[in-house]
Amino acid sequence: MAKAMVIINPTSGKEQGVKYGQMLQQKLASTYTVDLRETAGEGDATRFAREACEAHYDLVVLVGGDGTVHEGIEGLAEQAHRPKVAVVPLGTVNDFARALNIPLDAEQAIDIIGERTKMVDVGKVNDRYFMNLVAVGEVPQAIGDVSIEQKTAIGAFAYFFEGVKAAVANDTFHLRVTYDTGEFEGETMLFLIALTDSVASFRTISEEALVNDGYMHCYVVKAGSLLDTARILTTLFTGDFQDDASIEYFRAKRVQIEANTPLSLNIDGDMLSELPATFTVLPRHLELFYGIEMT
Ligand SMILES: Nc1ncnc2c1ncn2[C@@H]1O[C@H](COP(=O)(O)OP(=O)(O)OP(=O)(O)O)[C@@H](O)[C@H]1O
Repeated sequence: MAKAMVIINPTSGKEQGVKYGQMLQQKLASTYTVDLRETAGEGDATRFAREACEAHYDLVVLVGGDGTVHEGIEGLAEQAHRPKVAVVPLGTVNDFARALNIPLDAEQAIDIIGERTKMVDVGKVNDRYFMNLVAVGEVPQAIGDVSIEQKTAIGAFAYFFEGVKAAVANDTFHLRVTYDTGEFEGETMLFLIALTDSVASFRTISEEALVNDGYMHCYVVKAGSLLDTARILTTLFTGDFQDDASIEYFRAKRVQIEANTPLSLNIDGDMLSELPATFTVLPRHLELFYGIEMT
């Protein structure tokens, strides 16, 4: 019989993880031998997920908030055997589930396990993995201020707008970006790397290539930009970067950044300050159960 490991953070989601663990056990019992694991603190989800790879499990279900999901991904990425992955979001933010179109309702997220999967890209920055977005600059601190409603409405762009607003008040930095097909060097207010092509996701919402196109989608907001938020909004929605001198857009498989000052990196919501940083993509790296296509 196939083997599933259910990794639960019992403290997330108003401590309902254990209840969902029981639901999962019932649902999966006909197909899998289910191994329920509860985390007791930081690092446990990584360790359990790693163990699932080494013991050739067929499925890992991550039950918890973004922190738990992120720890789980750390354990799975770049292992020789990688089980399929399902996420049952129990956090307050659940960026991961939003970015990958996993139902935000825990019961619905459980329902879809066993249905469709898709291969998703995983990003890597130095020794760490990301699934969604990296923001570089003074701005990342401001990102915590983005409301959940904003995130639901406009996804990754919520970060961008908050970032742009915050950038107005902050110093710029000299950034040097080298990528596979070019380079950028100059005074910058904000640099964003998105694994998902948010622009395309507005234009061709059901296209599956969005999360597994093998590229990072990069946006440099240059210093001295006329920070007309409405204009930048329009630009981003239409994807017309070519016509906007204040935003440089490129896509790349490998990106390296350096700066002349210490900078913060916000990686999927966690802060890190480690430069130079090298970003790569692990294309179609994890097989994920996901929700209905948005149409
Ligand atoms: N039993 C535990 N008690 C306390 N902390 C734990 C326990 N198990 C895991 N953790 C830690 O809690 C961190 C945050 O958990 P997680 O993101 O799942 O939930 P959350 O804080 O409710 O989510 P969100 O931030 O989206 O609201 C994890 O990164 C993990 O290190």
